[in-house]
Amino acid sequence: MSSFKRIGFIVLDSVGIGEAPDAANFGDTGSHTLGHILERVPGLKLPNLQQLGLANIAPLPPLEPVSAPTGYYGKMQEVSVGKDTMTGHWELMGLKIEVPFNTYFDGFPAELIEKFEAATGRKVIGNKPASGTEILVEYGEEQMKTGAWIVYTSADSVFQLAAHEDIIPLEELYSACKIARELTMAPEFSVGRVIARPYVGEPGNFVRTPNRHDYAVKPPEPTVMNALEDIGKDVIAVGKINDIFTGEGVTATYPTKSNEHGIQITIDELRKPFDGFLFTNLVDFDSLYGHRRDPEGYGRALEVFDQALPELLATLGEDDLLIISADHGNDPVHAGTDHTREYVPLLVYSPRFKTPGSLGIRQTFSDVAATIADNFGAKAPQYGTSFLSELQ
Ligand SMILES: O=P(O)(O)O[C@H]1O[C@H](CO)[C@@H](O)[C@H]1O
Ligand SMILES: [Mn+2]
Ligand SMILES: [Mn+2]
Repeated sequence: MSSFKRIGFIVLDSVGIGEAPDAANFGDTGSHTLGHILERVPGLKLPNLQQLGLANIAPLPPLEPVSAPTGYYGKMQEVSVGKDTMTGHWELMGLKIEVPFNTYFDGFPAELIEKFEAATGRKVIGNKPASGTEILVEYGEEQMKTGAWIVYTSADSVFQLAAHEDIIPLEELYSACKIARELTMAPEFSVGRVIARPYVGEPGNFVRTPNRHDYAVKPPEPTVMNALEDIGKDVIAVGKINDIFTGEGVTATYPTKSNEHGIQITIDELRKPFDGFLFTNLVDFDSLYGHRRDPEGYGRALEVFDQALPELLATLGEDDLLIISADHGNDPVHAGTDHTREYVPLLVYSPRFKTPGSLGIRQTFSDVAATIADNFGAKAPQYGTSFLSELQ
């Protein structure tokens, strides 16, 4: 198929479609984010995703496959060692991460915490793996009394810093995150992301605010986004994308406050002319519902996205291609509160398609990057197989 002028790519953060072949290595046997949500939330309706071919990818009862999907459909396996957001997105853009970041199931070492306390002038409380809402129940009141930092982590490689906005000003929180970022860049600590987690409210009633900010490390090598920038294409980032790639290869960025906001910006940007690649991450699926183990909320968020799809697809012309996928799973009925090692769905749509069908099981998320590079004549990533020639 001749190339497209624009490619839009939407990552539904954590919307996995069943255990990966190596799920057991990650403690994720039996995980199935989409399947379990559909099972747990009776009457959930996703007619537009279904029409694109969502239920043709894998059995998703009670959703039925459709006989003539309007999109190409398939699923992709992750080859990188990790099931976090950065690893997933980096692989989608053509990298293979073989040395995982460190994780801290017993909290961060005293040496690191002492350095952080000395550099910021505040003590640390918490310092263990936890859910971000539960850690506030446990330590929020103490923070309000003492002004200490709440530090917590998870099964991801994350140094998360929670601070009550009335106790520690946002600017101070952000400065402390930059200090933590510097300290955890050292190879002996090797933390993937530092995250500012501000919140407000009273004991028993704490709520996190949208002033979250992520401090990632730079991708270890150039991605297809750098390759696109090198040949003068637009690379428009929506939501967390700019943070995940530390701005590498991004030519414009639009941070978002919610899925609805991200969907709206994506629609607005697709309505304007641009030449290149639009890359959106919708994080609420993961942060508000997956980690909170809330299948109902997750299901409703999927319905909101599904309902927006017709308007989204209507922005596309004959020279546009839209890809929808995910970065890992986060099965809301699986044990614990962390991500799950799953296949991710692959849905590909253009008004140009005549008889779309299956793209099969893709061996790496990097097939997305390879397809994008192939389409724009940009430097191909080291990993990944383009499916451009399979589209007709
Ligand atoms: O439980 P909350 O604070 O939402 O944190 C979750 O969000 C982090 C980053 O996506 C994950 O590592 C997990 O810890
Ligand atoms: Mn993610
Ligand atoms: Mn997450």
